[in-house]
Amino acid sequence: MEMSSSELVVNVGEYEALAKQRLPKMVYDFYAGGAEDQWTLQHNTTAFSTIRLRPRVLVDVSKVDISTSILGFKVPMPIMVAPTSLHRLAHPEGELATARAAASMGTIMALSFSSSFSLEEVAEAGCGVKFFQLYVYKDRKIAETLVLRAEKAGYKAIVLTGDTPRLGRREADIRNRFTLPPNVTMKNLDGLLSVQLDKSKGSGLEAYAAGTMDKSLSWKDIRWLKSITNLPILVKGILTAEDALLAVQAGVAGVIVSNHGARQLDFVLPSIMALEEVVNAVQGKIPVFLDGGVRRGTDIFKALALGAEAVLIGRPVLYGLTADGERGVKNVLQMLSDELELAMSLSGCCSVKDIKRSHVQTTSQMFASKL
Ligand SMILES: Cc1cc2nc3c(=O)[nH]c(=O)nc-3n(C[C@H](O)[C@H](O)[C@H](O)COP(=O)(O)O)c2cc1C
Ligand SMILES: CCCCCCC(=O)C(=O)O
Repeated sequence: MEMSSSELVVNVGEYEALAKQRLPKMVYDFYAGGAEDQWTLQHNTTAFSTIRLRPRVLVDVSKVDISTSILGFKVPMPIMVAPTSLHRLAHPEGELATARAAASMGTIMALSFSSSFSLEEVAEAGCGVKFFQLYVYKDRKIAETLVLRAEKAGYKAIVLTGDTPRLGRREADIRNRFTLPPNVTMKNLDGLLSVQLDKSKGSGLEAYAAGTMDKSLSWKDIRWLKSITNLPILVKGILTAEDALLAVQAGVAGVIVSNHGARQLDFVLPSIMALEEVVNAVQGKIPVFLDGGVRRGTDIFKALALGAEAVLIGRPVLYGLTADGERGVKNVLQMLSDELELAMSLSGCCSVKDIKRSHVQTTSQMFASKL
């Protein structure tokens, strides 16, 4: 009997190599790439390795529970699926397979505005809790329509992406003249807006975003968003204490510390390096989540120790989906949760609440201790 690729991988990083072999170059580069010199892309992952663990020993860890609660929803792991566009580029079942995998693992999927199946199709695909990620286009009616549709289809929160008035300069997409194959589109926009990507001058997606996105979107528009929905709002793309405080003032339900997988502004802080500043600023008034570069259970442990309530996973989900469809995504979530459970056991933590700031040492602490 032939083995599935999920039986061959032992960590989530290994799915990337499989995905690279399988995907057309244009798609792999779109998924993997970051902005400009990709400094932040490189450091999003390596920054985790500058943080050291401070385990406690001789703690009874015969029962370790990694479950938690996200916006009041009980989930078996502090791990969610990040919103990423166009899953059909990875696999014919696209977001339907991702939704089924997240639901079967009992966790939350944030569906991208730019999904390749409609939000209603994805809602029906898996019974798990789902959030809807929102981009705001110049034509505000599009956002209003999609938010109402998301509410009706049972989505439980709106994730407003705040870091994308335009797309970052992703040089691989410019070189490859990124465009969509004929069988893939941004399905939510059917009947609302035509999605024609003009690749004549570089990345078709960048040109399309430049023509459609509302660059005037600002903090005052949280009031507008609240006027059209009662769903909790998470603001995604926070990297500073200043913006974290504005989010608290705007009355949102939480923030996601994120640099959009290093695809927007290069040379911003790796997400994990921005986390503590944001956590300290919000002073527990709203939950703080994190995405960017999370590839190991120990990365999740470090994020929780620095104050995140949960993390979101972007590219590894796309690579698992490419390699093995629903099973691949499920395996990504399974491996990360198994690794987290092991990291907790070996650090003397029986529940996510037991993970404390004192379980990690950052580079600034290392330098301070040498003064
Ligand atoms: C291919 C791709 C597409 C993405 N599409 C979206 C999107 O539609 N909306 C959004 O808010 N973020 C989007 N993101 C950013 C992710 O939500 C997330 O911030 C990032 O992938 C986390 O970093 P990681 O890939 O290192 O886990 C995308 C990221 C990638 C890699
Ligand atoms: C106007 C649609 C833009 C989709 C961009 C998807 C995305 O966020 C990404 O990082 O890529």
